Amino acid sequence: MTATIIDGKAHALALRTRVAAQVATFRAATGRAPGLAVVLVGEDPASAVYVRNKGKATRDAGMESFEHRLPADTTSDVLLALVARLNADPAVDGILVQLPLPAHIDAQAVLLAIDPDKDVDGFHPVNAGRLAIGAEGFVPCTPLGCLMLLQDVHPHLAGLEAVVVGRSNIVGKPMAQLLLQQSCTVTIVHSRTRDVFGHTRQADIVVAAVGIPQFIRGDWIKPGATVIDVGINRTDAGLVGDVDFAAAAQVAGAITPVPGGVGPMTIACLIRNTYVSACRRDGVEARL
Ligand SMILES: Nc1nc2c(c(=O)[nH]1)N[C@@H](CN(C=O)c1ccc(C(=O)N[C@@H](CCC(=O)O)C(=O)O)cc1)CN2
Repeated sequence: MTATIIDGKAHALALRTRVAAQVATFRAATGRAPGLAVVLVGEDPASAVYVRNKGKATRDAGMESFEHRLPADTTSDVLLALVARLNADPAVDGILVQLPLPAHIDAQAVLLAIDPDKDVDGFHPVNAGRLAIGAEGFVPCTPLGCLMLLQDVHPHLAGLEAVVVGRSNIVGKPMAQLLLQQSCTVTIVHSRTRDVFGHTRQADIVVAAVGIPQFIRGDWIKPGATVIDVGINRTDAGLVGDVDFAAAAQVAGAITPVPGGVGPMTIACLIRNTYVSACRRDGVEARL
């Protein structure tokens, strides 16, 4: 079998185009543009690129981008004061603090300081709780993007066996919650799981978010399964995912590439969440 390659770039472009059309309607109805504030602390080169791309995607969608670049030695107090100002600013519908933060800053305290109703990253514990109980909130962008890609392959996810490899708060756990909401049978495997292969080999869907280059081998995949690779690992051989793509593509039914798979969906979902936030704050129905 040779897998269908899931084109994340094309899906992301389609989502961003839909959001841009709805933003135009929102602006006409309310007389204002949705606003996204992005905060970058330090000079991590990859983070700088992501923040630049987020600003461009925000403007391309007809929204206002507020970019705050702070030096690497910024104190927690200064960062928390900025978050408080953004929480109070009516022009700001979404707030995002780019991760990772420098080691001297307590990232958890910063995420906790963001108003949950402006937390378009969906990282605040209130939004994690809302997701867990199926209440309206914000879903983290990467797992939301994975779900959208999966729904395109499987319009009916109910009853499918899904294995999420990795248990991070920003991908693995919310991904498992989303799949559970879709009535998948969900297993999370992680670094202490005894027989990762035994689980992935049974799965209709494998979502790899473990942060280890090419960790998932081709023979760990059930023939015909759908494989979503969240990994972005910079190696001597270039950018690779958490899945051995060449081998897995011979076995899977559908698979995301790296780059060009899940990554572009992360920014498209951020734009979507910001539009949804603006609609909620203005009491307008979000249409997507
Ligand atoms: N506050 C946040 N911080 C971080 C998040 C996040 O969602 N919120 N996610 C990642 C980084 N990230 C967005 O911030 C992100 C990562 C990758 C991509 C992407 O499009 N990747 C490309 C490859 C690009 C490259 O060469 O590096 C791809 O996969 O095709 C977009 C956004 C951590 N921090």
